[in-house]
Amino acid sequence: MPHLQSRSLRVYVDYLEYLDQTQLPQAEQWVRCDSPEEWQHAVKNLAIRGAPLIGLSAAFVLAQTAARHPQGSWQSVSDRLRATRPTAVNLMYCLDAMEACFEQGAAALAERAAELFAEDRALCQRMAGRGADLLQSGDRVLTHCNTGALATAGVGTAIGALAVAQQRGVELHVYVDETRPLLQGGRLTAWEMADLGIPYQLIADSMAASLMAAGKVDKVMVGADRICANGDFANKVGTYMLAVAAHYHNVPFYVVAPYTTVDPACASGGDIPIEQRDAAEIRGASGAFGDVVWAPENAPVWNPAFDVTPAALVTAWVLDTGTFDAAAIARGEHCQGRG
Ligand SMILES: CSC[C@H]1O[C@H](OP(=O)(O)O)[C@H](O)[C@@H]1O
Repeated sequence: MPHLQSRSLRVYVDYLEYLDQTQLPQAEQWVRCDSPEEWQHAVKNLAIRGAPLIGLSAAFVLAQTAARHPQGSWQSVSDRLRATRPTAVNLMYCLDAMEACFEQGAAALAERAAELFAEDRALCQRMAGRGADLLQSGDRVLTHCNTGALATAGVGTAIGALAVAQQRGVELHVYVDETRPLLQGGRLTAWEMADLGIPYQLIADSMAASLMAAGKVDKVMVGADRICANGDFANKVGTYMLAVAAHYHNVPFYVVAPYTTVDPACASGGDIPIEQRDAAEIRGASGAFGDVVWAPENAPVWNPAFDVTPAALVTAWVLDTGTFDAAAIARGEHCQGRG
């Protein structure tokens, strides 16, 4: 029996099991992870994905590796984990927290990883409750990528807010962006919406602006991978396009994230490292989804995994620590608690 479990992670004393998110929704396949190398492979391929989950799983892998190699270089292991995906700052938050315990030994690392896991579960509940406070029956909410229980230790971030609203009896209709190229929305969010019993419709990313133009979207609610000191934030590519369309159509645009996604050291969006990914994901032969190739074999590709939305396009930032408007962001109130 795992001593800790979330929707996509099972934590045992000296190894992990993760729900391989590249196999969803067709198959629920749990995979054992015994080493930093196996974790890196899973994270690079988005078998393990979602800003909070990436950080939390890294913490457990570091703790378990330290216990196996008490004389090893724990710092070099942490450095390798840290370099795996550069944009989501939760990874850095968790590894910073773990490195601060190195001098206390491997047992303290295991305890710290468990604390981070429990913290995220509690943060999800708080931020989801704040997000649900912004929703009312009849709302048609558009969301992008996947920000549910699969991506966190708890109910999720933006989708967590939808789930809590549903629990409160708030009747929603959700438009789910399929989220090209890796289809986290079409594969994972659609699967979670069905699991939660929330009415939804799956759309191509290119359809979102027309839905807003037709007056069919009341709110946009998305997650984040890194929120800057000035409120700019990085999220799955396609988020910026949504924010521009929402601004043009006067649709409230909310970003929902834990305080562990805030990076006070990142002054503004231009400072966020944006992960560039393999061209095959755009051409079609992404590997994870079969070998359907629709582009010319050597078609030149640009494939940033994230884009940056300026603070000016955000209605409110919904964190576990509070719901912040632009004025509060300008005062840096969202950075409180993020040392
Ligand atoms: C609560 S997950 C936050 C964030 O992470 C996702 O990226 P990826 O699927 O590449 O891990 C997406 O940007 C979500 O909004």
